[in-house]
Amino acid sequence: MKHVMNSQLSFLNCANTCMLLASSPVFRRHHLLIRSLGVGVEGAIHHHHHHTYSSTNMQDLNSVEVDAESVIRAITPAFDLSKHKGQSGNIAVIGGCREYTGAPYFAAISALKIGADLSHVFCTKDAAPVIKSYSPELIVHPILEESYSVREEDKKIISSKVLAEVDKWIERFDCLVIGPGLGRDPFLLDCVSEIMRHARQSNIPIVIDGDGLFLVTNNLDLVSGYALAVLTPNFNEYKRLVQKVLSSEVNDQDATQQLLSLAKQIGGVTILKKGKSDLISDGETVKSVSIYGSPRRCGGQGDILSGSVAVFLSWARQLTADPNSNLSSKNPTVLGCIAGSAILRKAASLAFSNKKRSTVTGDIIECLGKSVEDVCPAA
Ligand SMILES: NC(=O)C1=CN([C@@H]2O[C@H](COP(=O)(O)OP(=O)(O)OC[C@H]3O[C@@H](n4cnc5c(N)ncnc54)[C@H](O)[C@@H]3O)[C@@H](O)[C@H]2O)[C@@H](O)CC1
Ligand SMILES: Nc1ncnc2c1ncn2[C@@H]1O[C@H](COP(=O)(O)OP(=O)(O)OP(=O)(O)O)[C@@H](O)[C@H]1O
Ligand SMILES: [Mg+2]
Repeated sequence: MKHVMNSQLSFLNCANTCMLLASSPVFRRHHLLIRSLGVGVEGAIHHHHHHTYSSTNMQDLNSVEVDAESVIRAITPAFDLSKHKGQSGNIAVIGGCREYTGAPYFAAISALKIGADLSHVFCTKDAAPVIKSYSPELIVHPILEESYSVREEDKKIISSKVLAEVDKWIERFDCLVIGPGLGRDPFLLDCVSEIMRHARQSNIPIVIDGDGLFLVTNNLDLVSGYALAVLTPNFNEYKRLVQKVLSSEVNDQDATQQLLSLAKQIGGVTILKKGKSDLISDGETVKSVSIYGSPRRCGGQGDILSGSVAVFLSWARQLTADPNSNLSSKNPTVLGCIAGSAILRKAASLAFSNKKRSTVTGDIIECLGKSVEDVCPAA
């Protein structure tokens, strides 16, 4: 993606642009991309000036509703025949245990349906055949272990084996999603802590969700100071984070300020606080996504979100890593959260209009493609 951007960028700048190409879809898409990069993200961040402080305004004081659709158009890569498999994203979900097998599937399949080329799941031996049975699209590695299947004297050797297995793959991934359906087994979580340390050493972005947040809330050093860590807490998980980090209770009156302090206190991480509006902060600013989603609160929607954020974060990072790009000053983790939140909410809204009260996560996953297409049509 990067080299394509450079060559096309220089091509775009040359005076004698061949008009013949101007009609080509790739060129048109690229022209749109350049325009949206220029105006899109800057212009997309509208600042709300609150003149009257009613209770609701107080709640989102200083939070900035972003034009999420412009962000999506700016970071979604154009189709390009010169790309090979894997270049549009290679994601790995670390989760799935005896108790939960749905969550890792939801996160991993959502990454593919948003547009990643490859999606892996690292789970326990018990969970693997179950997740494999859901879909041949996913590459499922049965390598994690829970305490009940490991003898005390074997724990050391097993955990180093688990780590060696994951290390074989980890460098290939553009982003990890740690936590969907992970469960809370102490031995399993110790192995996952080591995996996180290795990922961090290799500068691989990590989206932490579900029981991954349970782990991180009790071991904040795993993420503090790591700018490529994204936490996606739901109502319960956010409450526990605030209690642990700020030694206080969730304050709805000033949600924006509290989120800013939480992200600052942990240090450098990006937090996506899920709720009626999704609030996003990297400790510098706070953005909000309030696109109407659905009133249905079925389990699994947060798993879709974590997989989607992973893909958009990887795409945004390809752009922000490019000094010529207008996005180089933007935090790719924040852009990824904005895009992931907006697409999930649009898909949930589409699914709810079809299925109403019976809407389940699978219905929302089936709407992901249309949600992306509505915002950013494939060339
Ligand atoms: N179909 C599936 O397989 C699904 C699996 N899921 C997985 O289920 C697991 C739990 O997710 P939930 O959204 O239910 O988790 P929550 O944290 O929302 O709640 C789980 C329950 O455990 C309690 N709890 C959680 N952390 C605690 C702590 N540190 N101390 C005391 N009590 C605590 C909560 O109060 C709640 O009663 C996650 O790994 C998640 O990914 C969910 O994503 C839903 C779908
Ligand atoms: N009260 C709400 N109103 C509108 N949308 C909401 C509301 N709460 C959450 N959402 C949306 O639903 C998405 C999932 O949030 P939720 O709190 O269900 O995550 P979760 O509990 O982690 O889900 P999961 O069951 O997958 O673990 C959020 O990204 C948000 O956009
Ligand atoms: Mg969750």
